[in-house]
Amino acid sequence: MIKDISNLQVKLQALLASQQSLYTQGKVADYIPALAEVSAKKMGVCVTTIDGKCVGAGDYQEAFSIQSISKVFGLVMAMKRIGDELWDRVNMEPSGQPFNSIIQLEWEKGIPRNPVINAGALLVADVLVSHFSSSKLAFLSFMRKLAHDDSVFIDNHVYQSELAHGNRNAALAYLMKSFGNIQAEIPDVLSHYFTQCAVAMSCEQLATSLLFLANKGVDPRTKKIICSPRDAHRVNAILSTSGMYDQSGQFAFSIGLPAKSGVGGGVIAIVPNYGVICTWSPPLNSFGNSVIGTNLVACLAEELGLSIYH
Ligand SMILES: NC(=O)CC[C@H](N)C(=O)O
Repeated sequence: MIKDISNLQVKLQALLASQQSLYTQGKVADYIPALAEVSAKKMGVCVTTIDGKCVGAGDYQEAFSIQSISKVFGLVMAMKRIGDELWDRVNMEPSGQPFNSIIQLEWEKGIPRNPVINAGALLVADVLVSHFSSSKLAFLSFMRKLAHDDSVFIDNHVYQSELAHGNRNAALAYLMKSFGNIQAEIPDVLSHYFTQCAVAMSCEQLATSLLFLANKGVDPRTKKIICSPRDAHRVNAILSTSGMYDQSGQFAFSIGLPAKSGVGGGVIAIVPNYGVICTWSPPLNSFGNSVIGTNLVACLAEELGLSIYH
C-alpha cells in the first residue's frame, strides 16, 4: 500500500516546485490583521513517520500561526480531563456550515455541531479554563511536550490582533452562555481560545507533535500514552468528517485522511499506523483551507497510496 519513501525528499521538492505559481489562487486571511502580514509565497511540507523518519522541504522549519489546528490539541486535553461528559455539551456531526457560523447554534440550543468548528472549540476552551488552574500554560506545555521542543511559543502580536477583532467568536460564546452551555466568564474563554490559536509552530514541529494520533494515542518516541486508543480513534473520526469544515466531504471523497486546517495556512493530515503530513501555504480557498496545502496533501496521499478508505 505505502510505496517506498526512500526518495521522499526529492519528491517533496518536486511537489513544491509544481505548486509554486498557484499561490495567486487563494487569499491570505485578513480578518485577523496580523495574519495578512505573512507572505503569500511561503510554502512548506513535512512528513513524519511513527518509525522515526522526518523529511521536509521548503519553509518547513519556519513557525507560522497554527490557528484552528490548535483545536485538535485542545480537544485531546478536554477529552482527557472530563471524559464522556464532554459529549453532553458538544456534538460529533459535520456542520455543513462555515467554521465561524452562528446560525445553527441558535437552532440547536447552544450545542455546537462538533468540537472543531469555532463554537465547539470555544466550548472546549471553556472546559479547559474551568478545569485547569492556568489553562494557557497547560496548553503551551502540552504543545512543547508533544513537539519535544521548548521553543514552541505564543505569538503575542497575533493574539492581540485576534483579541481586537474577535467579535464573531465573542458572539458565539455569549450565545452558548445564554443557553447555559458555558461555565467560565466569556473574556477568560476568549482569551484562552485566542491564545491557543496564536501558538506558532513549524510544519516539522506540528507533524512531530501529532504522531500520537497515528499511533493509537502513544507518542512513538517516548512510548508515553498521550490519550487512549479510543480517544485517538474518536479524534481521527471527527477530523475525517469535520476537520476541513464545509469541504470535509470533498476532502474525504478525493483524499481520504483525517485532517485539520487553520486560517494561518497550515494543514495537518493523520495517516493512521504510518505518520503525519503537515503543509503550510497562507493563501486560502473560500472554505478557509489552504489552496496549495490541500493540493500537497492530495498529491502525497495519491502518490503514496495513503487513503484510509482503500
Ligand atoms: N479556521 C480557523 O483557523 C479559525 C481560527 C481563528 N482563530 C478564528 O477563530 O476565527
